[in-house]
Amino acid sequence: MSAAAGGFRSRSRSGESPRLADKAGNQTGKKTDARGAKSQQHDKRRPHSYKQQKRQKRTHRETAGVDKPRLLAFAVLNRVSDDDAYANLILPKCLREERVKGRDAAFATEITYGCLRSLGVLDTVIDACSSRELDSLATPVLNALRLGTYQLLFTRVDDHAAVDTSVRLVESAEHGKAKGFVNGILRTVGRTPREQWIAQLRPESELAGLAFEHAHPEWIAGAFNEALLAENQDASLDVESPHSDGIHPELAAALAADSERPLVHLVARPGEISAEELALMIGGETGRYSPYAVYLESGGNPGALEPVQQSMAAVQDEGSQLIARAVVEAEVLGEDSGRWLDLCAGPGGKAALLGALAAIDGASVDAVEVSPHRAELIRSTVADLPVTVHVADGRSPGLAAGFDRVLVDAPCSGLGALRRRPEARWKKDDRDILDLNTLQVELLRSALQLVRPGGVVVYSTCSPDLRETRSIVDTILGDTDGPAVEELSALATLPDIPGIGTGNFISAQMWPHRHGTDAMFFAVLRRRIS
Ligand SMILES: C[S@@+](CC[C@H](N)C(=O)[O-])C[C@H]1O[C@@H](n2cnc3c(N)ncnc32)[C@H](O)[C@@H]1O
Repeated sequence: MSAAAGGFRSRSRSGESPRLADKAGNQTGKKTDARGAKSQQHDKRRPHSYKQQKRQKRTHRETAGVDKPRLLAFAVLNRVSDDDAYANLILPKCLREERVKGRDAAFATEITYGCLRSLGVLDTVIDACSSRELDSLATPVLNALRLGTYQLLFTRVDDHAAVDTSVRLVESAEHGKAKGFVNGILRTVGRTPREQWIAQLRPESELAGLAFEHAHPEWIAGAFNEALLAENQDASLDVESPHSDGIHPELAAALAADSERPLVHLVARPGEISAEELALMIGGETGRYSPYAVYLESGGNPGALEPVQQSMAAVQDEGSQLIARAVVEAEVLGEDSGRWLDLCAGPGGKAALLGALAAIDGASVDAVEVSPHRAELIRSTVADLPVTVHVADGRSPGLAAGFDRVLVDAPCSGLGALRRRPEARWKKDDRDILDLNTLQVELLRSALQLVRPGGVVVYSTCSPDLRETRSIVDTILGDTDGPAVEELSALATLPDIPGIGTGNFISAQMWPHRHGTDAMFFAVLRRRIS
């Protein structure tokens, strides 16, 4: 995938369209020749720190003739490429600092996030029009091309404005020599409508085609597909059918959901305020599944809401709320003595909800977090709640065993929350999942040592990838030398929620396209009383 250029690592197992590969192959000589000289020249000019860019842009603003929204979008794209910055953190900050509001802020957000989400498509189109390998282009040149291509193919911006401002952006970044190159490519891009580009460049295999169309690396589309197929929620679905092409009918919807802006979910902290009261106070709607959830349209700053300022509510995905609640709802054998544990607690969202529920039940929570910084975040979230924070490795936290309830919200790939960070899908690598698997198994084994016989352990991830969901649970269920464990139905811990736990598994997999939550997974295990 050409999104490898401009600071984005290549993540896709294959990713590239066969037709494109042919084209690239045919032109290899030309592209490779251009790369050597050109990339050296561009490398001297990078990287641009944001401050440098900002200063530079201020200097060039009058002559560059580019509006603030595009300048900000360009600066953010360059920082995401060069510094691995998170667009959803830096863009709002830039908008505030530059006092960009209203329609301008909305436009800057649309082109920045849209561009980052669609990177695979944009780069493939640019690559199809370019005589040079994208890897050989300086970051600002490539990002100006991406911004221009996004505007031409995905927005109603006038073609001339899209091309002209992109050329000026390149100039403002002191890459004036690339003006003609950028102008030429964007003119070529603009001559063909988006649907035609997609049809022309779509890889032939159904999976790669859907991945391309919905702007995901193919390996992520494959992971979603496998998770959907493995659930087999729909008994009428014949996934073995030769017509199914091995693709789950919901895959397109699952991928599309990653590019939709999620509603803000708030949790009304139990014991402080009800969801109904919170909804009335902030003009939101009570959630569909979690009894603590309130939905708010995106936009604005939920952190500034009075109930949030007063710690009566917090921003928390409804799926996360259901998982914290499941820890308390799962059936323990024998009396619950009120010793609860959150083994991977930072930054503390679930620990705070567990703490609020513990306060009602007269229980207490030990919250373990390996990172001191994240442990501090938990402390600030759980003030006034019966939660004790420990900076320790969950694999050997030094706590006395005998907990009634344990949550292992394991470090994971985060593939279930791609909609929250526009660039995230292009920055992940499926090899990272294999590295995490060992840690996930070790943390779950540790939890089973710490829970008392008859106590429950909830294992959760913000990912639907089977390697970090069912595979981990199945590994533990197959352990012969650890404590004996049984899996309980996750459905029993949930309110009425469709599309969960009626297929092959008794664990729960939530999906943005089905439930409006992040793609959170959880399984409930209970230590047997031998
Ligand atoms: C998915 S996050 C947990 C999110 C948290 N439950 C919440 O709702 O806010 C996983 C956390 O585990 C922490 N972690 C990673 N390795 C760990 C270990 N060996 N022991 C304890 N915590 C660990 C990470 O620093 C991260 O904060």
